[in-house]
Amino acid sequence: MDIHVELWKKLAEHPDFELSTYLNKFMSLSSNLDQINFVYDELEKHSAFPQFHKDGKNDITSIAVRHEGNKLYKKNLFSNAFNCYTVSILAAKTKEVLALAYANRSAALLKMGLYKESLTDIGRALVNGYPNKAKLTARQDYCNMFKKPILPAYEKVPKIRNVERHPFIQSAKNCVEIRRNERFGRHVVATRDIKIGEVVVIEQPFAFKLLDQELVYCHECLELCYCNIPCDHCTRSLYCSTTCKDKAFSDYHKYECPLLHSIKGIPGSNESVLLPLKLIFQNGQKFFTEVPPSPGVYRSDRLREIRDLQTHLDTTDPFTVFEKCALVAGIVHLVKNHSSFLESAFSEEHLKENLFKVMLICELNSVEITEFTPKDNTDIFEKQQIGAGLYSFCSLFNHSCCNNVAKNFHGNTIVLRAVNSIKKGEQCFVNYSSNYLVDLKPFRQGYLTQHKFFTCTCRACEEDWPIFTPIDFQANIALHSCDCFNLLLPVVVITGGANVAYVKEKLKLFISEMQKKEKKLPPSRNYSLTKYALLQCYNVLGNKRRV
Ligand SMILES: C[S@@+](CC[C@H](N)C(=O)[O-])C[C@H]1O[C@@H](n2cnc3c(N)ncnc32)[C@H](O)[C@@H]1O
Repeated sequence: MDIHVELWKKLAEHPDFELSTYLNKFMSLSSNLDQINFVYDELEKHSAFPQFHKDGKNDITSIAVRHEGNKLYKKNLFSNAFNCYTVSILAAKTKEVLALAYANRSAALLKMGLYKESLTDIGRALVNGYPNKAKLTARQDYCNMFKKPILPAYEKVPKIRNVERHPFIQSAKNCVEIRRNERFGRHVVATRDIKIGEVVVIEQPFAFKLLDQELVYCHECLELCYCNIPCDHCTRSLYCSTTCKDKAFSDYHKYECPLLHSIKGIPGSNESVLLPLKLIFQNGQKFFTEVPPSPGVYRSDRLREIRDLQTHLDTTDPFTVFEKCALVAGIVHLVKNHSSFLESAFSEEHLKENLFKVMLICELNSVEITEFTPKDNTDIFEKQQIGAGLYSFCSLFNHSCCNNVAKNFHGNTIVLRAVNSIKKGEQCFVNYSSNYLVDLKPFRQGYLTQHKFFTCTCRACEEDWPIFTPIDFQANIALHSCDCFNLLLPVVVITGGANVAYVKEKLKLFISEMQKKEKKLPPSRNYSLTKYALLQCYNVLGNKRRV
């Protein structure tokens, strides 16, 4: 249950309790720190702090989950079995049980056609003393027969050539600039005409966090990896190598490791808590000291830009401020009592103030890191969130439901490309949540008002452009009724296999078709169809599961 709700429940047991009077008293406090301290004291007085749940390796859990995996394996559900075996690896306490979990995962990997990964796990099972060596040697021989070079799961990250680099904006091409006005705040504007398909930004995250339950990406470098190794202490973090595991531990994981198990029970904690906390743990003392004035350059690898990102604290309602303060107080209580972070030079007050600010920054600016993934074991692919990141320059792009720039991820690198022609002087817009092609206006507007605190006035909203669903799109293909049927054939391939080579070959054709169709706005059915297909193409080139 939410921390503030737990507290209100306890307060409401008193017959004289009146929520509005209580909130007025809370809002009359002069600073956010005073407000957090007030809620902290209240949580203490009413024993409403979130519970601490000790995490730890446990062989019984590991064995039970492995058995679950075995049942799925027998039903030929190999990727589901793979998930269970990975959880079993995370939970194993002794070498013997770990060896069994690795051995079983190697069998699932073999069935999934991931022979190289299977060999890696076989090696680990043997090193940890797997009893039936002959069985694993036979599996090894089989894998060696099929082993082939691993194809990357996504297209290489494109590059911005040095001559095209922006002189002042670290991650941008020299075709945009940052402007500011009353209506849009800071925003990004084209300084020359930009063509469809042109890369505008390539940016590394200042910080990112994978979703807690993510099993096939490295939690440190976000590379796709089907033979991850577990953290030595907790049951939540996986790494592609010991190098990544050790780096994560020394940089920040040593502080978050004992807390992850307890924090996962707090609603919405993945982005609202884990990303801000990692940002603070990772930057340590730097976070609490003042930064020198900017030398006029907009950097992606500097804390200053992150600290200057927008928040909407001034327009946030008292309920939400109280909710955030309760969350901060609850998390600080866990950090204080169960992590070594405050044992160094950091004061509790600093942590409270900064966690509050960073939570607000993340809420407004963090970007969902996505991959293109097969839906429910079919070969229809769809975009799915795998984590969240903070990208300081990308955060300056405003939203449109008919965005002219689209984002994609290659590992944790974000790539922004033009998906419409953009004229010199025009604003570049990304899409924060959903676009007019797939979501209805009330849904889009509801999300933006509630979470991003503005009303969208893009053309799609103002002119109420009709929604265009992938189902329509498939029906179109089935009927062979649209004039660009041949052009859309690649999309059949996209939905049935996400073929990188095919998409790359057809991309030019798509772009030229889009150029023709965008001249005829307001959009026709074929315009929407082509734009949808173009967005799907770029999805195919970004993060994608291999199986
Ligand atoms: C991630 S920030 C974008 C950068 C921001 N404009 C700034 O000044 O830092 C998101 C905020 O920008 C503003 N915003 C984004 N898109 C907008 C739009 N289409 N119209 C008006 N305001 C917008 C809203 O205030 C929103 O909460």
